[in-house]
Amino acid sequence: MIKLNIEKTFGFISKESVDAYAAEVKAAQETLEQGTGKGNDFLGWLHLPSSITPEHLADLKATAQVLRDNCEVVIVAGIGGSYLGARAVIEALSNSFTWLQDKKTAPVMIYAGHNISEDYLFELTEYLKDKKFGVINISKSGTTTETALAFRLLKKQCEDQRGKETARKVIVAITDPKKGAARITADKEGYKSFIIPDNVGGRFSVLTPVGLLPIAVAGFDIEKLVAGAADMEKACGAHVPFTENPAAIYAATRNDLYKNGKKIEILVNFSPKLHYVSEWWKQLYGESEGKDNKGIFPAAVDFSTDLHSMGQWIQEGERTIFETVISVEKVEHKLEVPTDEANLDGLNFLAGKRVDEVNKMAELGTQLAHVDGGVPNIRIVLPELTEYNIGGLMYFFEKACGISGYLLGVNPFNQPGVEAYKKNMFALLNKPGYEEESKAIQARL
Ligand SMILES: O=P(O)(O)OC[C@H]1O[C@H](O)[C@H](O)[C@@H](O)[C@@H]1O
Repeated sequence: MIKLNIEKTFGFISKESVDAYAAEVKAAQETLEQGTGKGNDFLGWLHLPSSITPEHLADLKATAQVLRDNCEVVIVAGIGGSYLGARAVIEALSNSFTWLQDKKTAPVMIYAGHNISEDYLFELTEYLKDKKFGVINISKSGTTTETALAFRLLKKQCEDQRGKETARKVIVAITDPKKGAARITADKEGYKSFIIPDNVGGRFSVLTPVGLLPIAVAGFDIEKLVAGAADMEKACGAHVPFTENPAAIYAATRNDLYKNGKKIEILVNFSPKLHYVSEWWKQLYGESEGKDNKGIFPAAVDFSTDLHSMGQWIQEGERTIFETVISVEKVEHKLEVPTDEANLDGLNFLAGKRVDEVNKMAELGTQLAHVDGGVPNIRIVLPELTEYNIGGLMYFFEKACGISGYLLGVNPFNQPGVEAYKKNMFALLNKPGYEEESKAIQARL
């Protein structure tokens, strides 16, 4: 289970000012529970972990096994909430060099449909030429351009390379139960498909098949992931008192910091495996809170890497930031710094120490320096990178996000602003139905 520590925010805000949010947080929790707030048709994530059945997990695992048995490579085609959760979990739990290993225990996982780069797609199709590959096509709406475009290419290549029969077996769709191009194709082609519940928005969908299927294909234990989330669902429940409820405290703390001029939250890790957890978190908080001209800007850094690029700004730049550090207590492997007789690099003072001890001192030193430099610090401690802990962490962030959005006074469950670029892109590409917009946009160029 994660531990949350907000002590290093005191001095910028106070324990009293955070505790003063208790009543407001309680009201937000009740609004979520009773479904009486803004965006209440998107609350399916709230009790998702505790409602996932063993039958559903078995179905997912059986489908994952088909892909594992028949594919060297599996492409997860999706964008935003339709790929970030899966990627976050898979990369957090995978060996850093998994795709380079000769003896593979799972298909190589590759992501597509999250950009429109011709080079990326060309290079991907090149790489796949001699591979037995399968595709998980994920789109809630079923009509997202980036994903549909990549899937069109991948479907054709898969059918051409592996034949229609095999393609039917190794292409899986995760989409709306009724509407959208992905649903129509899946039904017509007879693909195995899973449903994204109507009431679960993309960025809250990691514990639906959207996340669970790719995670199972990659060889990770989705039961433990869900168990971790379910325990966190309890730990962050509406009945849990404010001072014992991590989601409540995190939501209150970040809102208090925001009220006190801290407009940017930087999610920090000291393990590159967590890079995509940050990417997932950025979408979760960015799309949920960035509206009505309000919202903390969610940013992320990987330390100690970015201490050598962004460290200066964080230490001495504009004092409008705070940091939330995800700290992993125990690493998986053991590696000691070797002794070197010549000691030309002067590192013999570290000889015999674990590399993680050096990393931990970098972490502690950074926390102290940044707090001294005027950067409030929230710390989230994960005992280890395991399915159980990652499941808990993700539910914790989701629950806190729902509460936090209501504290801010926005609808945390919509994303109307995302449509603006799409409308312009379709107008510029002369998409049928966009004739008026095309004319208007051409006149602006
Ligand atoms: O799953 P899809 O319908 O393809 O949507 C994928 C993503 O793109 C949209 O534009 C939204 O901004 C995201 O919230 C969503 O996760």
